[in-house]
Amino acid sequence: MRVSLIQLAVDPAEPVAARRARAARLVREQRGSDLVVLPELWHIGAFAYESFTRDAETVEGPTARAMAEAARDAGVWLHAGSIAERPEPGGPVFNTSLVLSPAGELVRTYRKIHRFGFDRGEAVLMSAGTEIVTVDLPATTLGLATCYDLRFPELFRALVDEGATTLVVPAGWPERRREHWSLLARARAVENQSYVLACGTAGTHAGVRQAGHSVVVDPWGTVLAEAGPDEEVLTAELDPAEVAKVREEFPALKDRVLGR
Ligand SMILES: O=C(O)CCC(=O)C(=O)O
Repeated sequence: MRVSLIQLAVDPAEPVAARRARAARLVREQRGSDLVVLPELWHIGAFAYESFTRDAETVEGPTARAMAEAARDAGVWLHAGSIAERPEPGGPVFNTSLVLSPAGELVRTYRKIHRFGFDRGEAVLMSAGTEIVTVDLPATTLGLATCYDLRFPELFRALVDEGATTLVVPAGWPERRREHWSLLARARAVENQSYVLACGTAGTHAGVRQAGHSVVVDPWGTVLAEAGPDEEVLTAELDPAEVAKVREEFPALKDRVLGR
């Protein structure tokens, strides 16, 4: 199973429509991949707080439509990263991930549960999701999480309990905490004996330099592929059978005592 993570650069000088078109073009170029992943809030930038309400869209809006067409043209499953989603005019805004089928259908959405910013930014401007979301693909089951969610292992354990074998984490993670990003992505893979696809952004927006360093980790915790700091498409081959193999050979998940 081939996966492609598009570590898109978010540059405030590039208009949203231009970045949307560029992202769609990059998705189309991934024909031959089974699953393509984009980062968190790439249309506006995860720290562009003034855009959260101004540029929010519905899940039938221009970003979702462009991604649906790109997924269909490329014939790939597409985790289109997340968008600022406002379902009703004047209503709450969510940080919502979109998963599209190779036919271009919106199969599932996931609203980020843990909002980042403490008393600023997303934490006050957006509303929290409440639903644990998995998506069955032909070869694996995706467990969905977004950026700051990576710090909350109980979410990932709940996803595994729902059958997830590949944990997908779009992000807009800052360079300042890059070590946390790399460490936590591997930790989530090891403790959940699952693949982790962690796709961040590149560039600097709203004065926040992004970490890049998207990473694909296998269920043993081995890094299969890691990006540098700049825009790049990271490709890796996964063997979905590897998850069952690791869980059988080293059955730590079966030894859980708490929280079952
Ligand atoms: O947890 C962190 O250090 C970064 C989280 C973040 O940037 C986000 O969730 O948007």
